[in-house]
Amino acid sequence: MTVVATPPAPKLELPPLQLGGITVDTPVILAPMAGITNSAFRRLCREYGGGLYVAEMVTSRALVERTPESLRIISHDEDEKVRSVQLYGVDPVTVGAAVRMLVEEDRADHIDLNFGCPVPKVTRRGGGSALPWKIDLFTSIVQTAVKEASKGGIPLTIKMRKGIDDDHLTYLDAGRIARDAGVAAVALHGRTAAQFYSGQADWSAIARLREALPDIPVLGNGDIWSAEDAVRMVRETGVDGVVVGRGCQGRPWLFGDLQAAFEGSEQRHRPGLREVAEGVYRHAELMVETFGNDEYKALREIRKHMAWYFKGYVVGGELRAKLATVPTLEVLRGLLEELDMDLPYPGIDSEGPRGRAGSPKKPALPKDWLVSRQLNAEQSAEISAAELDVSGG
Ligand SMILES: Cc1cc2nc3c(=O)[nH]c(=O)nc-3n(C[C@H](O)[C@H](O)[C@H](O)COP(=O)(O)O)c2cc1C
Repeated sequence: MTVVATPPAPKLELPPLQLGGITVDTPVILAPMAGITNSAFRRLCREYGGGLYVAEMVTSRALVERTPESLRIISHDEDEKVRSVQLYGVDPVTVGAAVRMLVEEDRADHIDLNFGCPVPKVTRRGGGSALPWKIDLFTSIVQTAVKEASKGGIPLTIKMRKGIDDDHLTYLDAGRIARDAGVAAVALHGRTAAQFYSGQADWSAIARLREALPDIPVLGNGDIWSAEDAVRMVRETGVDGVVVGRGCQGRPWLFGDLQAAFEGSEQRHRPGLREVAEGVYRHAELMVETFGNDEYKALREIRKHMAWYFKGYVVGGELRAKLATVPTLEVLRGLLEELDMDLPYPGIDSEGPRGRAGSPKKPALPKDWLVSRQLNAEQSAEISAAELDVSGG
């Protein structure tokens, strides 16, 4: 991998992140991303740099029911020192049962709860980023989860958005409630549900949360595309660590840059096309392992990564289209060999925003959701259906 030095920057004095008994030396977290942060991708990321690597979210109901997919999601490689799992749930009893299962069966070392999902099929039923609006329900889920996790000495964290929209912000209340319930840290994505992935993450909200919760670690999330962005977020908001999502899609080496930047080094990865091609092939091979040698499924899953890996590189339209529909490892190898392997790092064209974007939309919510911060009887009945068949966001 080509590594170059950028102009010197002052060293960032950020201590290791302490989550209960877990010390994360480089206070960087791979954001949970459904369909992305499986064991193959986590391996690639951690080979480059230190941090905490969170699995894809799993619904607590699917986990309690032990569906094969939920058990795949929570499986970790043997050398993953901290097995980090993210749960999505809307019902304290089911979330509690899922945490209990993880603890009693020794399946996780860190558990995060997802209160940030903006996907309409989730918020329409009161889940994800719609949930912290209902104070009693939110409190009860977090308290139950912390209680169950603490029986195994497992740190529990939450990840949330700013709120439903600019008129219905929840992050300060939710942060305090979670702190009082005993969470090990809170992470804030600086967008509302209404923003989805549009516009810019509001780092000033992250700074406000940091100030409001001086007694626990606060983690900042949103629009970190480079190591320099991460350093800037720490400086501007005072957070104890950063959570990086889309910025590492197609760039697992970003974790190397992040570690270097946090240690005050100017080394950055600037891969030429050969190194990217080798990385893509390795990712595909690891995906085959992750999906139990189901090559068809693994290759179908790797296709979405192609545009991210080759962003900014000269590949050619026809080859790009073939890579995006690649059916087997053998075909992949042949397609990669067609690349001009001597092409160098293309610079800024390969950096910056990638992945989900979109435009703001009015969030889909259950009937009369915003009328009160307490659940009514109809909403209570509806919310228990909200856990079914959910993935990602
Ligand atoms: C493809 C994709 C899947 C996601 N899945 C999850 C998830 O399972 N759990 C979660 O809490 N957030 C999920 N998110 C949100 C990210 O964790 C993160 O909060 C968001 O992308 C903002 O950070 P970023 O600007 O660094 O990407 C997902 C985001 C993307 C793009």
